[in-house]
Amino acid sequence: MFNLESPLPNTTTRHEQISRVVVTAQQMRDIEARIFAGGMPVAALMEKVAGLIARRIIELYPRSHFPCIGILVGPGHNGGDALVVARELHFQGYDIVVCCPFSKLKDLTAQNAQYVKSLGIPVYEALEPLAKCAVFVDGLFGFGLERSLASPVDRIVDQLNEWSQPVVSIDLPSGIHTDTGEVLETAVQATQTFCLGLWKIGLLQDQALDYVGQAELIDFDIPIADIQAVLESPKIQRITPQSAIATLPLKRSPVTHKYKQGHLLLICGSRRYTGGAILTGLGARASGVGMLSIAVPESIKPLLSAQLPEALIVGCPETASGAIAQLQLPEKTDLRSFDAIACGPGLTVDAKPILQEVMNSDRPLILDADGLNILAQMGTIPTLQRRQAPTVLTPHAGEFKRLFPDTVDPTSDRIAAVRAAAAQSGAVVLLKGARTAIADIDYVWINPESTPALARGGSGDVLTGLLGGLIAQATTKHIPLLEIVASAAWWHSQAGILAARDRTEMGVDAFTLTQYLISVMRSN
Ligand SMILES: NC(=O)C1=CN([C@@H]2O[C@H](COP(=O)(O)OP(=O)(O)OC[C@H]3O[C@@H](n4cnc5c(N)ncnc54)[C@H](O)[C@@H]3O)[C@@H](O)[C@H]2O)[C@@H](O)CC1
Ligand SMILES: Nc1ncnc2c1ncn2[C@@H]1O[C@H](COP(=O)(O)OP(=O)(O)O)[C@@H](O)[C@H]1O
Ligand SMILES: [K+]
Repeated sequence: MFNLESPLPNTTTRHEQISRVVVTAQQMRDIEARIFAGGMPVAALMEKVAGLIARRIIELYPRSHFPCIGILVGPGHNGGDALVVARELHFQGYDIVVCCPFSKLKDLTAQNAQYVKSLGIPVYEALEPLAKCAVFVDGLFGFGLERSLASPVDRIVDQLNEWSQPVVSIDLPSGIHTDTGEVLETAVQATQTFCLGLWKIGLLQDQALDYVGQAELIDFDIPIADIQAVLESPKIQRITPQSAIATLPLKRSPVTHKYKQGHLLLICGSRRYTGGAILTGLGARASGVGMLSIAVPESIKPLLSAQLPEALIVGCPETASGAIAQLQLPEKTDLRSFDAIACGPGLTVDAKPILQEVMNSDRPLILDADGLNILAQMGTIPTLQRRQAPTVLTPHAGEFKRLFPDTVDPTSDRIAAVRAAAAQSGAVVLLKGARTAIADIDYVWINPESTPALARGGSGDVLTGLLGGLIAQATTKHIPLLEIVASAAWWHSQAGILAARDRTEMGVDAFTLTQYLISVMRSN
């Protein structure tokens, strides 16, 4: 579809193409303007969109169990959509009650409001008369919201959030900023959000997720040409199973040998943090990497050997505090012997000289945890500028702020933050979170599906190992770095989802997570 400099095959189905696209409010406005300029009547599109929404509501909330539906109507076309939904559900036999706390409506919305009233559907300015409804539809604001909700709408939204009935938001939960996902003072806490036409970027920002509920895309057949005309080459994309699987699993030639399948060096662990090294090793194991070497302080070598019999465990001299003091690789081996190096989990900041050494190597380097903390101490940007080879940084928001104190705050706009960090540093930056975002200097990928089961000590270590193993293999197969990092993030979160399905969200400790990684590949 798009003219991406990417190894991904041209995606085939419309569904797959559409589900990768992510837009800002302005881009959506421009795309809609093209459709209307092409001759599509606005009212016809509203009918079509609302018909699709009504159909999904009937599937999810059958009249037998949900006889009465409350519809919240705003002044713009989001409200117009809601009124058409109200009318269609009325004709399907539901009891409909409308709340519209606005006196001035856009023309098409006003016209639909008039018709709804003429059908005898009650329309109130207050929310209280809707208290007995079994489900609500939130059509207050869509991507046209420009400022925080003022009285009385803010109070109506707060009241609605106190009630326990399910809420379906049309396009976005009203009160959420379309681009940053910020809650503008107050917002509807939806059970479902039906995003219309194309994914709005705000729905993929962590700060919106408590409000979005289950998100699904309602495809109303936006012509691909109109999307292409506005986005040209898309800078921001959603990771889909197809995009991830285009690079995974990494195919092997029948006549390959272990050194052709990538040799990863992990540098991790300390006497204080042994488990992190083991988890990183187990993550790397699942990647299928041909050779795995793990450098750890001498004193914890037996522990690693017991857990990872296939790995070459390199015991290194250690500081008094039990951190690696210096890398002591086996004879005839130096850092050029490896296809990739992953460094950081459990190191402690006492291992600073090690980081200096790996920064000077010409191998692709993945830094996580204390690797990032030491990099921040060394000065992120100037240190990375001296590097000859690619670097992948995998911070969570706290580490990100230490690394990039002068960029966009990741708590206000994660996607803008990760883009800025990649642009400044030249590194591939993977910002961890509920919706992990991965950027290089040109593109951003967002992982749209995960589970809070992963919010648990050690799950990031598993990702570092997995990522390291994949990058070591990708290097030998010439797969671009950004794609493989995005695929690793997808794989990791899918393992969490599978594990949580089997064992509940409480049952996914980091070791268990490593045991589910292979199941993801088997089931895709
Ligand atoms: N009618 C159609 O053909 C289509 C409609 N769609 C729907 O239309 C929506 C976008 O419509 P609009 O552009 O009318 O936007 P909204 O329905 O979000 O409403 C914006 C209107 O409210 C005003 N406003 C913004 N913030 C406000 C605030 N805090 N307090 C009070 N007023 C405020 C604006 O000045 C504008 O008039 C989409 O989200 C979607 O629901 C499209 O998705 C699909 C096509
Ligand atoms: N609420 C959440 N939903 C989904 N994934 C999450 C959530 N919280 C954390 N994660 C994921 O869990 C991992 C945590 O990594 P990290 O913060 O480095 O922890 P640790 O260093 O203890 O391993 C990351 O991959 C992150 O994306
Ligand atoms: K809405």
